[in-house]
Amino acid sequence: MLATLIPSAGLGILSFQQNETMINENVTRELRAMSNYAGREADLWVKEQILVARDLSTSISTSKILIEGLSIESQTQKTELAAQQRALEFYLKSVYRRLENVLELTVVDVEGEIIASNVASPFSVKLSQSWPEDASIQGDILNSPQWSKDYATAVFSVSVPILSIDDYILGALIVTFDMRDIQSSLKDKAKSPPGEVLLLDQAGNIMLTSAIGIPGANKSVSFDTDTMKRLQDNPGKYEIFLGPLQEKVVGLAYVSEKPSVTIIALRNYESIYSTWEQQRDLFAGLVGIMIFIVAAIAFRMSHAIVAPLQKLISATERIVKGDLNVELNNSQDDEIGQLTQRFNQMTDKLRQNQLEINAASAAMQKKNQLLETLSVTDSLTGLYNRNKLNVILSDQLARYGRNKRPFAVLMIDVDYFKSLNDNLGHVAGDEVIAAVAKKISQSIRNVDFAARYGGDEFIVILTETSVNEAEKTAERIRMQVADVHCSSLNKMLSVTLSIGIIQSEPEDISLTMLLSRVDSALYQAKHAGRNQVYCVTPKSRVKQQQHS
Ligand SMILES: Nc1nc2c(ncn2[C@@H]2O[C@H](COP(=O)(O)OP(=O)(O)OP(=O)(O)O)[C@@H](O)[C@H]2O)c(=O)[nH]1
Repeated sequence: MLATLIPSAGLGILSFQQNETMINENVTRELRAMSNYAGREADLWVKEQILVARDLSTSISTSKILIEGLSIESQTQKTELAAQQRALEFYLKSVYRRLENVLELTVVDVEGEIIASNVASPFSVKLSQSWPEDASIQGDILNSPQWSKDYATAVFSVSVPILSIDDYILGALIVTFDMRDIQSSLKDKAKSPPGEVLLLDQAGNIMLTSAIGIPGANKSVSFDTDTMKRLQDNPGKYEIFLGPLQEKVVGLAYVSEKPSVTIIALRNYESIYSTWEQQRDLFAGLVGIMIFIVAAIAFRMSHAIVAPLQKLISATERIVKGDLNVELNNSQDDEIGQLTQRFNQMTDKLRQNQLEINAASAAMQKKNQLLETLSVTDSLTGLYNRNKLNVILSDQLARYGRNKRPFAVLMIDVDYFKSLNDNLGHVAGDEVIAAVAKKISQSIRNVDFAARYGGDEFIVILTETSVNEAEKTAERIRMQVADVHCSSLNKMLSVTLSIGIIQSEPEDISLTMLLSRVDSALYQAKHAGRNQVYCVTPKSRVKQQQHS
């Protein structure tokens, strides 16, 4: 969805930007056309009014009353001056009545003093002191259009020099025009694009507008100074600002030198951009809805797929580490739910298998222990067998090599066992062998070892024991077997033992050597008459004890 949404949204935004640029360009073109048209019309009107003023000046210049009025100079002629002024005013009033858009006709002398006017208080038109020189160079003097509070309208004045017959400047005729005359010409009625035109004076007052109602009937409206300056500094450049009725407008300025006015063409912002903005907002809304849907789907997928998968992954990691006590909650019916269910079944099975393996392992361990015991044990006596004896003796020899603490070895043989076997039978013989083994086991320490060497022969290893100490143990064993109960015969048997004892010595470099020496000791005990202990003391000192 994102793959289609992102390019679509990008294209949409690009398209809206292009549309906005096109609208801006079209509006700018239309507003420029409107302002240029108004500028041309104002220029034409001004030129027409100058011609009118010149005509008036020409016709008035020929008037005898005017010439006489302007020619009165001396103090003595003051009385005559007043009469001439009245006559001149009367004359100007009669001319004024024939003109439609003229507000004032005022005659000033060469020093700018008002000589006569058609109105009692003429619109104050200030002429500079050097106006006669200016007039002789440039002819007519144009005053900048401005808003007149007195007339509640925009006014424009032209000062036309009045010349004597010999071309001396006698004074000037100042004609003040009502600019409302051009209001209807500010816009081309037939071809003008939508929008209005404002005519501003130098002070920023709105003098005229193409729209009825701006400004009010009896007052001007000041245009925002900052906005006006910005527009004047960038003539023909599109700006967005607050219009005269404080509404948002789009407009641009046309600055005219003659007459000195600023023309602003403007158009209501809403009328231009409302449709575009509605479409843009609709598009943004749709994109927003799409993003919300995508986000919702992503959230749902994350909730329904990613989160359960993460749980499965962490559960699997626990299993990998050996923890099988894993159970996942499952509330979904979809594929993820099925996967979770199978996962739980799998861990159940693993737990069962683990229990079975543990049980089998324990049984196996038990059997191994038994086998190990059997492998080192003599089945008749329960003592160590010959193989194990060899291992123990090798170990003891190695230990002796390291710590030099001697161990004692006893070789024990039942006297006349063959006769006992022959007379009482093998079963009784076995019982005697087992009984002797039991007595031996009971007579030695936990750290000592007893093994059946073969037939009726036994080997006892007394760790870290000297011959002297071993002799005591041997005697104790010999005494123990004096009376052996034979259960198969249900009677007591008197058994005697011959015992040979040696102590490990540095010369015992092998088992054979060691066993050979103890075997010799046993032989000595047998040879000496049996039922006795024969000790081989270290350094071949033989101590023999004989007991009856
Ligand atoms: N009942 C029984 N007899 C055995 C067993 N192993 C060996 N024998 C017998 O033990 C006897 C061993 O006799 P010897 O030690 O050689 O001779 P002896 O009669 O004891 O004479 P001395 O040792 O010189 O006193 C033999 O007759 C063997 O057949 C066994 O496991 N059970």
